[in-house]
Amino acid sequence: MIVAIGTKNKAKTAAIQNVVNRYFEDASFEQFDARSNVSEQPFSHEETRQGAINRAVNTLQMSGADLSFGLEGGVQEVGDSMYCCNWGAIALKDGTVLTAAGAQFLLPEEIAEKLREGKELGPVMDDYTKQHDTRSNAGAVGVFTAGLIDRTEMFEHIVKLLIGQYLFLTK
Ligand SMILES: O=P(O)(O)OP(=O)(O)OP(=O)(O)OC[C@H]1O[C@@H](n2cnc3c(O)ncnc32)[C@H](O)[C@@H]1O
Repeated sequence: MIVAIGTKNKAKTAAIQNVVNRYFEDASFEQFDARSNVSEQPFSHEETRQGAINRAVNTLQMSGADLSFGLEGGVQEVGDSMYCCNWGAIALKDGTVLTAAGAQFLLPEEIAEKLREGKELGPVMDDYTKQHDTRSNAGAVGVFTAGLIDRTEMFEHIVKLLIGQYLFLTK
């Protein structure tokens, strides 16, 4: 089975490959820098979900794959707090799109304020941690959970939900 990955992000790629390899012995991968066609910093569940769908669909169109994955990170205001939210999608050749959401975790107010000013979480996290490319490594989730859950593990849960839905649909 050929699986297309709609990102070059290391943390997302590892999540897809780890989980796909667990459930499909014959998987081979193609990778594309797919467009999400939403804001650089999605600001709601709806926009984040749409970004994941667009990435999956755009990736399938660029590839010769049987199915493709799109994963997207965003933020959502709930009450007086901002949460990082995460969505994923699988696109299939027959036009079917499956979606799933994953972890949501609280962003500290000083981070939330910067996002409300229009900044993107990626560079804000690099400033905060004084590190480079947080989004491809532990991610905001790794930083704000004291390393208990990193971005790969967080996306693995979404990929597992998506593959589970795919197996249910095709059984
Ligand atoms: O290469 P792609 O697949 O685009 O991966 P990305 O991390 O840049 O892009 P996302 O669309 O998933 O995330 C949207 C924005 O939020 C940032 N972001 C999301 N989750 C993050 C996290 O856990 N840690 C750091 N930045 C994050 C990310 O860097 C972007 O600026």
